[in-house]
Amino acid sequence: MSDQHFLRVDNLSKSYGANQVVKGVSFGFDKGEFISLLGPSGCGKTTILRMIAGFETPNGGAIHVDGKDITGLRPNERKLGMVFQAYALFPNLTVGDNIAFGLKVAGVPREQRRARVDEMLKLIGLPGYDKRYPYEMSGGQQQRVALARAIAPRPRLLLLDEPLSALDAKIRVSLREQIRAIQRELGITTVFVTHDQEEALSISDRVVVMNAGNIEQLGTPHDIYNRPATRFAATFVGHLNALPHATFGADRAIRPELISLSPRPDTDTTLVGTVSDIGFMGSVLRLKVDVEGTPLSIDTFNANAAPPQRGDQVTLHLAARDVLVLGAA
Ligand SMILES: Nc1ncnc2c1ncn2[C@@H]1O[C@H](COP(=O)(O)OP(=O)(O)OP(=O)(O)O)[C@@H](O)[C@H]1O
Repeated sequence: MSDQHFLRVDNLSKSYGANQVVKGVSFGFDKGEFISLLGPSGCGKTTILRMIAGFETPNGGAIHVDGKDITGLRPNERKLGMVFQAYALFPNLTVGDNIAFGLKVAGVPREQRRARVDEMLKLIGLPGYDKRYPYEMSGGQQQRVALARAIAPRPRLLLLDEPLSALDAKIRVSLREQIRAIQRELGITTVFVTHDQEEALSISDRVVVMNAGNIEQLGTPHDIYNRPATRFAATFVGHLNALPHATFGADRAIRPELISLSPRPDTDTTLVGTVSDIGFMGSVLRLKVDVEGTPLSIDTFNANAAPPQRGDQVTLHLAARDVLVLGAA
């Protein structure tokens, strides 16, 4: 793997007793990238993040940041910032003192600390909140303070462990956009752990899809969604329809938005089916269509026209280039 990478993980592994939870994982990322580790519960993503942070010791492999091997360093020697899932602010300290905490430990003088706290509060959109206590703030505000506390000492790397999962849906979306905007502004290399594929795809430069301690695919969100490398990546990320064997052969699949209810210039195949259900998702309608015993989901924009009804017969239009071939991998 190239020495140029800012964050490099080589053949990293971790076992708890006989249970190997990270199985020789390698990846490299450039400075300033926003990376997500995405996978189901228990796949090892948090363990990888904790090894990068220095809270867990690998059984094998190495971690390099900015060309230096940090594998043996203690957490406080790694110059990393971390935000956790649960609000980990110190409840007895004001917001200002929380944000200043790492600076104080590093021996930054009081005046500089104060200036940096003000700068951080502006950055997270909470100017003037320094005298508040965590319990006086919403969950989303507390996570912004946790982010400010992590980045105040200017870490080389920002590690985010499911920082949005305790928040409700609307705040979660707004906060992830704010995190991304702040990360871009600072240009700080960031590793974000999530089991939420939409979250990972929407904010990352690149995503590492993990399963059972291995990397299934590493790529841009666009690549992972449109060109899944493995069966697991294809089915874990987004919805996928298995196509009828008789017409398409074995292991052929297609995304719901790539099946059209009207003819397309590139239509190669048409299928006839019966609408069995209609899911209203606001901007999108998800139709369930039964094609000779194979259920297919079809997403179509809610264009305010009369939508198909249950029991309607519909013709589906597919283009061969949109059909995914799922390998054995
Ligand atoms: N300290 C530990 N002792 C024993 N087993 C552990 C320990 N920490 C994690 N594990 C196990 O390692 C596996 C991977 O855990 P990890 O937390 O990395 O998964 P994850 O992908 O982050 O999942 P989640 O989203 O649920 O946190 C799990 O099976 C977990 O039970």
